[in-house]
Amino acid sequence: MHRHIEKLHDISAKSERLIIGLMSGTSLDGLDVALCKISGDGLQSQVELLQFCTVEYDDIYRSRIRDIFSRRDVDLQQVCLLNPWIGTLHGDMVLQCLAKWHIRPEDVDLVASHGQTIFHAPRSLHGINAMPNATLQIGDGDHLAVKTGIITLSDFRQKHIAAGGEGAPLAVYGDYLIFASATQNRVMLNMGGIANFTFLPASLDAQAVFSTDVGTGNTLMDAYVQKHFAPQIYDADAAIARAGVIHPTLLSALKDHAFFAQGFPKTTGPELFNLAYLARAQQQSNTESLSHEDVMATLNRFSADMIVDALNRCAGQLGEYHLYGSGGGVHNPLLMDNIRSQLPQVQVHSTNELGINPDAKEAVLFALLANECVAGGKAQFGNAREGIPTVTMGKVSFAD
Ligand SMILES: Nc1ncnc2c1ncn2[C@@H]1O[C@H](COP(=O)(O)OP(=O)(O)OP(=O)(O)O)[C@@H](O)[C@H]1O
Ligand SMILES: CC(=O)N[C@H]1[C@@H]2OC[C@@H](O2)[C@@H](O)[C@@H]1O[C@H](C)C(=O)O
Repeated sequence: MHRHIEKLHDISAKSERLIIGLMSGTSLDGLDVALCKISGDGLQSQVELLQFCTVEYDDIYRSRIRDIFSRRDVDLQQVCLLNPWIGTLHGDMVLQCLAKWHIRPEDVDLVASHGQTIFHAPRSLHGINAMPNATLQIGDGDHLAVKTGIITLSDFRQKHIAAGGEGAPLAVYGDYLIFASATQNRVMLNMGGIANFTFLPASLDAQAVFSTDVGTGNTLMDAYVQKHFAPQIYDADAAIARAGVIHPTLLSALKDHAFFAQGFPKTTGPELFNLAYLARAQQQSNTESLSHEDVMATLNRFSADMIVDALNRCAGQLGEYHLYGSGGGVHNPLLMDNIRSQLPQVQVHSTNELGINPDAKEAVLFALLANECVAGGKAQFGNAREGIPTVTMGKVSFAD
């Protein structure tokens, strides 16, 4: 047997594994690095988040990614160069965190790397019937593995597409494994650049688990702040939005898009929710001269309304539920108020109350996918029709 396969076999047989989950989301704020101790697999998985850190990206990273991010007219050489560059950089960032935590790379079993999404193109977005759903994450796993010396699993989304999904949301798998409760219907709402949620019925019935993207979380607000309030990159504590008032006509124009009429589940990205989307809505509603603060107040409400609308439209199948928030949006007090005030019947919590830092949740979920890939494979998830095929995700890269 090849020694690498032997090592993988040994990791698989361990009673607990140290797995680093990495998430670099659509906000381009930084690389989330979550060191997890995971035992068991499937619904018996137990996760302890031992350490968490967001390694902030510098302006060079941001501008290199922005040059190609969710854009159709890119320099292909730049894409080619960034693929290994990001892989190696993420590897460096992992090493940096491990040094800070006084943990040796050889003591870590696996790295689970999401990579950097540079384009997300479900068929509903690209509109070419003869072509499949597609998504592209770069930051190649081989480079991470060689840099860190740790076996790396990466590129999780392709298998999901190959099995009939849109490549997202993948959060549903880990959400089901660690947050499903026999005593409470739960909705896990993540508000990163894009907002999505997973419904976990107290029946624990995998067929009834449901997950979907709902629209913009922070991405439109972030883009607007970066354009008009640089060097700020987001509306810290909603200070800008709080200084403005919601403009109802602009709000209606923002909501007037075929994406929101589409059924669930669905996925989206900044390919749709970008400044051109806002410009169209401002033109339609004759609100181009609105103050920046009023635009921000309206965008904040837009995110909240579409989250609430999606939850309410799915409410028939949800019944009574508790909502657990995660992602950077939980730190935006106005966004949270705008959601809470429209869901008076729902108890709103943070995933902190379930033992997982809300900023770390997505990175932890990728560590769980890696755990399933190496040591699981028995859990049955929902059905492929709902975008939750039972498949093993992740590609293995050895360190040498
Ligand atoms: N104190 C704060 N006040 C307001 N907003 C905040 C605050 N802290 C974080 N955010 C928001 O959270 C965003 C980062 O969220 P997160 O890291 O969850 O996104 P992501 O993982 O990149 O996105 P996605 O999940 O869509 O891929 C920031 O860009 C900002 O908009
Ligand atoms: C293609 C892609 O990277 N999508 C992300 C993005 O960020 C949030 C939302 O859009 C979600 O669909 C997904 O990430 C999470 C981790 C997911 O797959 O569940």
